[in-house]
Amino acid sequence: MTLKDIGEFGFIEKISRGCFIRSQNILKAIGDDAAAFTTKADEVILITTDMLVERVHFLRNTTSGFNLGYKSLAVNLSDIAAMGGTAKEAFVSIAIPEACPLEYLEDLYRGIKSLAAEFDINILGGDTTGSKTDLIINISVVGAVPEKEILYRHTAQPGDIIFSTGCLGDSRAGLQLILNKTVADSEELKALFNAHILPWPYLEEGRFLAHQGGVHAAIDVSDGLSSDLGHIIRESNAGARLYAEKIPVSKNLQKFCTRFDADPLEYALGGGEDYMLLCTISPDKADSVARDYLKKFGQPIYPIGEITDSGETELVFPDGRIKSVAPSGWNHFKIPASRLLFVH
Ligand SMILES: Nc1ncnc2c1ncn2[C@@H]1O[C@H](COP(=O)(O)OP(=O)(O)O)[C@@H](O)[C@H]1O
Ligand SMILES: Cc1ncc(C[n+]2csc(CCOP(=O)(O)OP(=O)(O)O)c2C)c(N)n1
Ligand SMILES: [Mg+2]
Repeated sequence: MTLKDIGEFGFIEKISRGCFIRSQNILKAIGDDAAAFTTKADEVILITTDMLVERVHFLRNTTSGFNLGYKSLAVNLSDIAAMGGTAKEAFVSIAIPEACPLEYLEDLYRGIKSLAAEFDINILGGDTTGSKTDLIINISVVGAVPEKEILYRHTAQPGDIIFSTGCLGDSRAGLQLILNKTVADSEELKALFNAHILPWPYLEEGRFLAHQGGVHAAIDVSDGLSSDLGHIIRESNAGARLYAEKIPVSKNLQKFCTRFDADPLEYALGGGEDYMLLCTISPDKADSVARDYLKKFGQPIYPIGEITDSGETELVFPDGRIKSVAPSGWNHFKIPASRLLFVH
């Protein structure tokens, strides 16, 4: 069976199965001119949207439909996580090239639905169109957060300790493997590949952090540490000091960098698509929040520096040298030539 056989409406009917998994608060799911749901009085509604475009965000022949669907939802959930929220409803819009097999699309929806089920999220609607060449997926997610606990980018304060929920730079190394067509022939290369293909949305972690007193600001790392921390300091009229040796880099990335003669710090600062959360915590609460986080999730949050009032990001090296760090992460319209080159 192909898309031609079932047409637009047959496709929608097919992928609708399994989209509606939680009936609470929902008046209308897929099947009308708009979805309808009620909201709770004591919650603020969050809405976010992100688009994945073939050849810009992924290469179709290097990712399964399932993994692409998973990632398309994960990157949106990451934005809800960065606001401290709970994700509730998702909307999936897709532009499909004629030659894209129906099986690939069904697999893509399996990926979306599988991650949605993990977080009890309904798919309440979307849009389906044809595309002349590339596959494009746009997902929007509706979430909610108690008003007093919402985490913004603009509320970091000088003296706050900056934390990351995990290692940075792995995703960039995974992308490098894909672009170079390097076979992931070892456990560490497989882990880097997976970090790029299947990023984990830190939703429960973001909700937990937002609920703790003293967590002032947060953002997720989609473009790269230097760029995303740059958003926090610009929006907060502040600065930042990072300690090079404290930036968490996985053993896998270290081995990769030894093998391919690359600098892990560059990957961590400019890589992007890590989807770790960066948060800033007041110094008097930092230790207790970090301790409680470790107790709850069995994983540490990593202190990587502090917020200053300098208006820039400085990087301090173990020998005391200090370097000013410009945003070096992903920018859709400013891609440095080095980004287009392969490691080897
Ligand atoms: N084309 C657009 N029209 C309106 N708002 C946009 C557009 N693109 C991005 N934005 C908004 O700009 C802000 C920054 O976007 P972005 O850098 O994509 O954030 P994120 O990394 O969280 O996805 C967000 O508030 C987003 O909704
Ligand atoms: C084929 C391919 N080339 C390059 C990249 C790298 N890349 C594409 S977009 C991006 C940044 C994140 O995407 P964006 O659309 O900026 O997400 P947002 O910041 O809006 O969440 C990166 C690192 C990739 N994932 N795949
Ligand atoms: Mg975005």
